[in-house]
Parts: sequence; structure tokens; C-alpha cells
Amino acid sequence: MSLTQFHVPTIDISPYVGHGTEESRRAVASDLDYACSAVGFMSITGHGIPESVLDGLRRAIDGFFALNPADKASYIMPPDVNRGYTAPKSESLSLSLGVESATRMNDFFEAFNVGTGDGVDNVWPAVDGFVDAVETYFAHAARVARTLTQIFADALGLAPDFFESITNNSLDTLRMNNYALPPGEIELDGELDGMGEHTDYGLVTVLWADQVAGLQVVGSDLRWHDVSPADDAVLINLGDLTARLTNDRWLSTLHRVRPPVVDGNIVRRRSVAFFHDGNLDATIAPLDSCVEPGEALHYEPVTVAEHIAAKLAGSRGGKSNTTATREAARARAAIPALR
Ligand SMILES: O=C(O)CCC(=O)C(=O)O
Ligand SMILES: [Fe+2]
Repeated sequence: MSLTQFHVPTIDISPYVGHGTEESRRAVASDLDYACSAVGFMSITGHGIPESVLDGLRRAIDGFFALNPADKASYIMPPDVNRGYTAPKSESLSLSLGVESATRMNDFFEAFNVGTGDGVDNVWPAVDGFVDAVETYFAHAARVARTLTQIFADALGLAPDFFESITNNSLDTLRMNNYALPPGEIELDGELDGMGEHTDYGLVTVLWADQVAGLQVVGSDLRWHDVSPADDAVLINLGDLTARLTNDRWLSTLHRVRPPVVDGNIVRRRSVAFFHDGNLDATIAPLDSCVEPGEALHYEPVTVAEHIAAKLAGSRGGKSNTTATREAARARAAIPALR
């Protein structure tokens, strides 16, 4: 493969979801190691999430986002509570990195968040079937994330229970994203950010998305590339805490969302991101096994709570994150407008 070719590997994780042989599991761990080192994004099949569960999830989010704006606004929470409804143009993901949005406007996605691991109560919308459908999907996404960390441990040569020790009361957040604005509500002449450039914050993200284009990922060529999930696949990407644990042996890849505009209208796109972030009191520092003798440590130790709070103060609170120096440098390298 030439250096400039960009390809998101597809990995069938069924040997870990079921009882695969040692050999088949070793092959999965080795493929995943390559994908995490070279791309930071992969497409996962064999995850065992039933189509009926995804159908239920799609119905639930369609039901919620179809509510009128005033009803949706009644579920808005303060910036320091990462739950409930986010109205269009009220977050700027690039501020989680400490870089201004390339287009200098807030992101037009709207979202609804639920989560666990921080002792905060969820808010639930008055939409028939929403709680059941979202909780059922949440449980599957959490299972897939934990299966992935089991593969991570094998791929990194760690003790099988390594991730268990930092994720047994994990901060896990499910964000349901809707990229749609009624015609006339925005000016369609500039470049529009559905969601500004960012890296995910935690350990690993399980992403279900419509096959509508829009997700763009920076490759090793420092260019943006379109990515959509293959049939029956979910996308996986690594977050900053895994880059920190592995001293950048594995990549937390910069991405953004720019849904297509056809005849002056945004083509509606939905995605659902499950962020598996780790225990709030866990300390994340480069693992000995990921640092070569003589290699510099790229990161100081940080707790999950400190790291996530600085990120959310950026994206939700509008307070540019000054602690993400390495991630911001990568963003600037990728986006000439930010230099
Ligand atoms: O909509 C997408 O495909 C990506 C969403 C995303 O990057 C996020 O929610 O962090
Ligand atoms: Fe993301």
C-alpha cells in the first residue's frame, strides 16, 4: 500500500464475540494492532448487534428529533452536565482540542446524550419506546466496547484484566447525532461544519452511522478522506486516552462531519457514538510496554476525570482547551486554515 492511499480496514471480531480458537483470536488482535497503528479507525463486523436493535434505535432517535424545537429545548442541560439535548450550533467540537473551528462557526449537529459512570441521572424524553430502545442499544454498544478492550489487551501484550481495572465503573456516554437543518435556516454558501474537527476523548468509540457521506477522517497524508460504514458494520475509532496509554503507538485520529448539500439542502444524516472513557478516578499514563528504551514519554499522567472535564469545557462550555497540545498540533498540520 502506498503511503498516500487511505483505507479503513474491516475486521471481523466474531472470534472474540463467540468462542473462537486461539489462532483465530491472534489473527484478529494482529489485524486490529495494524489498524490502530496505521489508521485509528476500523470497520467492525461480527459484532453481534441484532438488526432489530438497530431498527429500534433508529425509530427512537427519529421520534425524538421530530419533536418541535421548544419540546426538544426542554431537555437542554447546563454545559457541565453532558446529558440531554444539544441544540444546533450550541457546541464547537474543535474547542475540545483548543483550536478554533476552521469555519469559525458552531457545529450544526443536534444531539441527545445519555450515560453512566458519573453518578448523574439521565434525562429521558417523552417519546414512546425511547427508553427501552436506547437502553437496549446502549447495552450492546457497551458489550462491543468491552470486547474491543479485551482485544486491545491481547494486541498490546497486557494482562487480560488490564482494562477491567480501569473500566469497571466506566464513564460511558451515548450520543445520538442528527445532522439536518430546515431549508433557509442557514447560509449554504460557506463551508458548513456538521461537527467540527476533533479527536474523541476517551478510550474507544463505537459508532453506528447512516451510510450517507459526511464523516471525514485525516489520513497519514494529512488529507481528509470520506468514511462510511460497510453494510452490517459499525465503525470503531480510538480516543485520546488510548493514544496516551500507548504513547502514540496507536492513533487518536482527527475527524469531522460535513454532510452533503444537494440543491441547497443538507442531506439528513444520523449517527450514534458510544464513548467508552474509563473510570473517572483512573490515572492514564503511557504503559511501560508501549515505550521503547530511550523513547520520550509523550504525556504526563492524567485522571480520566481531569481529561474529560477539560475536553467538555471546550466543546460544551466554549472554553478553549489548552491542555491538548499534541492533538492541537496534529489538527493544525492537517488544516492549513488553522496554521
Ligand atoms: O457523525 C459521525 O459520523 C461522527 C460523530 C462523531 O465524531 C462524534 O460524535 O464524536
Ligand atoms: Fe468523534
